[in-house]
Amino acid sequence: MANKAYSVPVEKGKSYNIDITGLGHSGEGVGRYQDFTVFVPQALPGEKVAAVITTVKKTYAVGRLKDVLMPSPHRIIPECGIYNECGGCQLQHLSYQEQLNAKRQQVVDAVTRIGKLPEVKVHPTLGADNPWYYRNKMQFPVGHKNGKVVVGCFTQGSHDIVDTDNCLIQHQINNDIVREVRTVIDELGIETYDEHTGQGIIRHVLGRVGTATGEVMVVLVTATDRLPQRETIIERLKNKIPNLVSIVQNVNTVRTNIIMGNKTVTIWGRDTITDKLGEFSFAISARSFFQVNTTQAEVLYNQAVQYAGLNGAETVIDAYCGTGTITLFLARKAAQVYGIEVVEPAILDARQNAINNNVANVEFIVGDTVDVMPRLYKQGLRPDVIVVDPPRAGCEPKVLETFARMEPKRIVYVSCNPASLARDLAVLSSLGYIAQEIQPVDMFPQTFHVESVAVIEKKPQE
Ligand SMILES: C[S@@+](CC[C@H](N)C(=O)[O-])C[C@H]1O[C@@H](n2cnc3c(N)ncnc32)[C@H](O)[C@@H]1O
Repeated sequence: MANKAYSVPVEKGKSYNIDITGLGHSGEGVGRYQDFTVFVPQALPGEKVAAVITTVKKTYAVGRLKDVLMPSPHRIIPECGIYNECGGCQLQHLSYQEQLNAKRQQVVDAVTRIGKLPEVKVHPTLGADNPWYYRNKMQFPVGHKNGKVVVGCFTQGSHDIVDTDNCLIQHQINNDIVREVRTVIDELGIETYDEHTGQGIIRHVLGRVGTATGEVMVVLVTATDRLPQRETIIERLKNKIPNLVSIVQNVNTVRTNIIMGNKTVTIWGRDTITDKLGEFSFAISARSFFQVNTTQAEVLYNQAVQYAGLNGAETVIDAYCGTGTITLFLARKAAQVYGIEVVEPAILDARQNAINNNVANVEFIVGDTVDVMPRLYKQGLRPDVIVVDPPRAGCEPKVLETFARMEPKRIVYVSCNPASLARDLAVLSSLGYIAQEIQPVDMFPQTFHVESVAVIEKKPQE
């Protein structure tokens, strides 16, 4: 029987016909059944679908797609053979052009509903020329299933590993790494980690590829300091992975979903690989943030620099700078750029990157932006432009307040989360900084992730 207490019109286990009206922020179809919201993964706007209810909450339900009764004209057959099991991609069943339209719409919805800023212009999403095999970084869990070693993505919303041989959004070298690591672990009989018991050794395998240089790094994340048959593993990987320049062991002893632990040891070769973005080359270590889609990162950074509107005389802050990628792009057009980043190894990479690229007008500061910004303010730093590229959670209010107190003429906000971007644009608006326009850039084809860059100007004094 339907749940009367909350007037929920659907019941777990039963099938309902639902009209899908939009896409949710995880790429799932959003529809209504008798005015009650039902989320149906893999359903598309404009479709009528039959869905079996799997979860019922007070204000919404989730359904499993059983049948598409009236398909969208934009529905296509997914390329990947394990698409229905794997949780890595969410939009392969939608044509690429419509993925781009949907991502723009997500930004529009966020700035309108969350930011209450409907007047901000959102441009069409800049799509990728090749929306496949783009990921320069792979990080897959390792486990055992039915007596076999498995390496691959988790299924959507679970910790069940789908054994993956040829991920269509990974660089092919990363697929080679997966196959080789799986074979080596299997043949040498090395224990894989079991997150239920906390026992075992190999937790994750990571691959990083310099898409312009071809250089490759393999990282084995282990639950113990000990890596059995270490030398044999090294020999096997060296012989099988072309252009391998670095093998790293990262030790994560904590029972957590966070992939990397605090101890990182290079067990063969170099500590970093090199990749190129535009005219710059970047050293990337195992734990440093580096955009996973190199080609589209260049599009994003060029857009950020264009929005910064520099003429060569400005002082700029690049907050949340990672390995200093945007910082170097900005330095070409500014007098002085300060990069702020909390991960120390990333800052060490950033300093080296500046030296390697002969860029002298940059300074990198290690620390939490929430502490560093007020300190720079007290020291009298008044940048002309602030560029900010925070993690998914966005910026703390104190950070935004300090931006406003510094009175830059412009703020450029790079964001991987339209919801936190919209919230922060609203805060900035209350501080006298008005968002002018937003350019979404598709960094993550086939997935629901949306990246965008916004330009925000100081309101003229009345
Ligand atoms: C989205 S990444 C951007 C990195 C860089 N702009 C790029 O494009 O390569 C966000 C960065 O912020 C850093 N970060 C996270 N929280 C931080 C904080 N509270 N203060 C400073 N940096 C932080 C992360 O380590 C990461 O390098």
